[in-house]
Amino acid sequence: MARNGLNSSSTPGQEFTKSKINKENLQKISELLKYLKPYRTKFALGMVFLLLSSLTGLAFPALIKVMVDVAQGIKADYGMPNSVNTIGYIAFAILFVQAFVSFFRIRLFVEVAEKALADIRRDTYFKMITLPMNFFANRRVGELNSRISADLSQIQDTLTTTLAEMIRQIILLIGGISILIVVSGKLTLFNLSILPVIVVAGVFFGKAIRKISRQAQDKLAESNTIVEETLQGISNVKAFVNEPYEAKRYDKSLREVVKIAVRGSNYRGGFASFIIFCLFGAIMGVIWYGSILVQQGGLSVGDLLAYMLYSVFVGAAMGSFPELYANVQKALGASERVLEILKEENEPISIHQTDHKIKDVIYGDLNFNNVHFSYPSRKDIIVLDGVSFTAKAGEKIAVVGPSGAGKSTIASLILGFYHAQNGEILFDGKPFSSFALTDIRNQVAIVPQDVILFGGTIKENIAYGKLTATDEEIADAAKKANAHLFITGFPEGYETVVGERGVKLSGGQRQRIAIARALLKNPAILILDEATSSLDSESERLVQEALEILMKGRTSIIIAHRLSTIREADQIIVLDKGQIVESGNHQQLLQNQDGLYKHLSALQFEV
Ligand SMILES: Nc1ncnc2c1ncn2[C@@H]1O[C@H](COP(=O)(O)OP(=O)(O)OP(=O)(O)O)[C@@H](O)[C@H]1O
Repeated sequence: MARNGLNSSSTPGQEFTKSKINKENLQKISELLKYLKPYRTKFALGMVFLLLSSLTGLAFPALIKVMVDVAQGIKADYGMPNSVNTIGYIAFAILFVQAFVSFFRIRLFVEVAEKALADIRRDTYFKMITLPMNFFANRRVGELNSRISADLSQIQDTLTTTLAEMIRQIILLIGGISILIVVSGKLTLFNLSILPVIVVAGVFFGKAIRKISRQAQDKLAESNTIVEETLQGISNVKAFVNEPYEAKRYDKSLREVVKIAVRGSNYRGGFASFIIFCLFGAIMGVIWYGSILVQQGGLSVGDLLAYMLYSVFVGAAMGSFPELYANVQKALGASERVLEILKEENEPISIHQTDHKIKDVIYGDLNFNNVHFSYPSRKDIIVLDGVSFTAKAGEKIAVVGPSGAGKSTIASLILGFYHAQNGEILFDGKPFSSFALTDIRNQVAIVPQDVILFGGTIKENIAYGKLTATDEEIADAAKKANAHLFITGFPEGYETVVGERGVKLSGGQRQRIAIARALLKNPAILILDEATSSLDSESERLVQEALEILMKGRTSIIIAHRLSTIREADQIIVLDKGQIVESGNHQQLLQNQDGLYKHLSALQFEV
């Protein structure tokens, strides 16, 4: 990164894949430039300041030349004053202007980039959370997270610093070379004759260094994966006392990183010594040849000094290009990945809360009509194979069956996380597609197996079911969910912070929070994904009581793992390998001696 620390991005150690700078890729990135549009006036002003600061920078060596010449009694040319003091004052005045415009240039660029990036971040985040479930099934959270953080920070760096730096250096390069030619054509010709050697060597070493550093990066990423995996599964590592195994694995991976990096250092070292030799050689050569020209009277001392300073400008500009170029390449790669997300097709969900008002009320009749379904990521495996059932408003339907039978998939289809390839799902006799997706999700609630609470207070977590709920409504829901007592048992009550950094709640407590959440939502259709891990009997009683209250007056689909809890269900559907193999109430199903239900009941000893 050319210059870090100007903005909020901080991505030390983050490595990026680069993209070639070509027309196609530049066109792609230009799609992101539309985010600069609202701030174009400030951006343009920043550009003007950038031009001014670069041009004023170019004026200094010229002033120094005149100053030195005048001091030696040589008459100033180009209408410049003949007094050292006046030239000094002018130099300071220009310096002041440069400092002034530099401040505004940086201030404006950072403001524009921060604002534009916040807009892109907002859009990317919103896009991400409205993408269909299938998108998430195929990607790791860490990868998506790094798009919002690292990729966008890379783009931000490019917009705030790299771009400006590039323009500045181009001005210094072109301006510098033009002035060099004017000051001394002979010296410039001499200088330019050694340039091709440096360029050829640069290309050769550059390629080799890039290749090796890419290998080192890959290896480093591999070793980072080991750290990530180990820390994520730290309880497994400890339980199996596999610390030495993990340490050895990491050590081996690190050794490889070092091996490659050391190999790379040969090229780096070689390149550095070559450049040092060429650079100082060139400077020496110029002073040598320049001194001869001064001796012969073809050049003044001021000219030689100015020439040296402009050479430094030009050299520095040239030297900065590879890094700037690499940064632009990284930003292109990052833009591509961000654009990929922005171009994905999202679900028809609005970002505005006001658009989420229920338009079509669902009363609770639910029909699965010959539903066939495979997950888009595994099209060859049929998960639901002609599932049909009817739940009348207010009925309790239990879905049972062995693991992997497709029970949770039924829940996902009701919520519209995925869509059936064949057959229909009907609400109140009307097809799924005739309802807005938000209407369906607003009127269906799920109490999942594993309840994840957000970092925040208990109150906020319950209110997730109805963002506008009053404190009374929240407490009322918590009471019905048998959660009020344990919540008020905490010193901070409803303001107790839970989630990653807060109080850890037990499985049963979390479930009761989820029930309170669902009660607030007041859905027509309720999906209960029963927890597989059994709660202790007191906790289970509290949860069960709360669930009974929650289910009252709603269509309930209970994905049951413990058959003891579904004896009262109006209908039990027995699912096996995506097909309904039996259905009926508890008593009816027990009659079928060879049936799967009877078999499952026998296995659980409870019935
Ligand atoms: N997102 C997904 N992508 C691809 N396949 C999936 C996905 N989710 C589930 N499956 C597969 O679909 C099948 C049915 O899964 P489902 O979760 O519906 O079963 P289940 O009956 O609820 O099982 P369990 O009782 O273990 O929760 C399984 O073979 C599973 O591997």
